[in-house]
Amino acid sequence: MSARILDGKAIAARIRARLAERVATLSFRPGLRVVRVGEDPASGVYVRNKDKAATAAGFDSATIHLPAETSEAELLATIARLNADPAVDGILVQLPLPPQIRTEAAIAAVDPAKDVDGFHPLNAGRLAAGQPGLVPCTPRGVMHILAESGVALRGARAVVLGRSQIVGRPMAQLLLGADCTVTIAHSRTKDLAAECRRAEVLVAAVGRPGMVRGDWIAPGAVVIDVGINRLPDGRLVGDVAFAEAAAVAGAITPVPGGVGPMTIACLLENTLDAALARRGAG
Ligand SMILES: NC(=O)C1=CN([C@@H]2O[C@H](COP(=O)(O)OP(=O)(O)OC[C@H]3O[C@@H](n4cnc5c(N)ncnc54)[C@H](OP(=O)(O)O)[C@@H]3O)[C@@H](O)[C@H]2O)C=CC1
Ligand SMILES: Nc1nc(=O)c2c([nH]1)NC[C@@H]1CN(c3ccc(C(=O)N[C@@H](CCC(=O)O)C(=O)O)cc3)C=[N+]21
Repeated sequence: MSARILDGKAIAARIRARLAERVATLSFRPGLRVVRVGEDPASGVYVRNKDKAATAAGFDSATIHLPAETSEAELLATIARLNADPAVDGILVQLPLPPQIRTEAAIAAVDPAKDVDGFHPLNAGRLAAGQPGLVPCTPRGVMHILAESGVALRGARAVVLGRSQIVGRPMAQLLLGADCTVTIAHSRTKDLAAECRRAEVLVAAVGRPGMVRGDWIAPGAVVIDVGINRLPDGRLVGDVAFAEAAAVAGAITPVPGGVGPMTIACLLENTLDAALARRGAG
């Protein structure tokens, strides 16, 4: 194994410590509300980690857990109440939602000023237009890792594997904004391995355990593994075959301990940003 391991867990801890210092100077506690509907098991870990991190950093954090059979109208009413609550700065509606609820309807119901996931079409549009707004946590976290690790982005060939609204697309926008030459690959891409081999920076966000093999990676490339996949034996693995990839790459993020903890740190960052924008430096 030759690649440098990019320690997202350590970077996230530093970001959270800095946030805690800033929050301690405020006359209010930034308020974060996570709305969870039903019992998606993958969401459990994330919601617990987030609550712990938010409280430790001095945020006023709470989870609103609604039953699995909650109707769309009931969820929208809950979101409307949080939109109207002046103590709430950030709202996150945990995905996936049960089938009776349209995800787009829930996302669009969140006040864009409190949309700490950055999923609202207004914030997605701002990002695409190069305007300031709330940026999705996972891609924001990836940009922090790249910056903290001294990865030169200007003019670099970046390949983003995956085009979801929550990871792939905003990731590509941020890399483009940092002057990368960006390729977005997806399930209809003709030759994924060949596209990936051209990447100096490769971001994998497909949700397929170990799909990216060692021979898909250019020697010395920076590999960011966004995938969080639970195997039947309980292990958590990324979208990249780690051992193979680490033998070729110049640097790589592990799973766990890579991008996941950064997502939570950036959720807190977004919540503080939203609070300061709404309330002033208070
Ligand atoms: N670290 C973190 O904090 C987070 C991690 N994740 C993880 O990241 C991964 C991706 O999440 P998300 O973006 O929400 O997933 P989605 O399922 O929404 O999107 C997956 C994307 O990958 C593409 N894809 C799927 N299979 C293939 C394939 N065989 N070949 C090429 N492309 C493929 C899809 O293509 P198409 O569009 O053509 O269907 C799609 O664009 C998951 O493992 C998820 O758990 C997600 C959020 C946060
Ligand atoms: N509205 C919404 N926003 C999200 O950002 C969102 C979501 N819904 N639904 C689910 C996905 C997934 N996700 C994770 C974030 C952090 C870890 C995380 O902390 N992972 C740690 C530890 C995980 C463990 O130990 O099990 C790690 O990778 O090291 C995992 C998963 C956010 N998501």
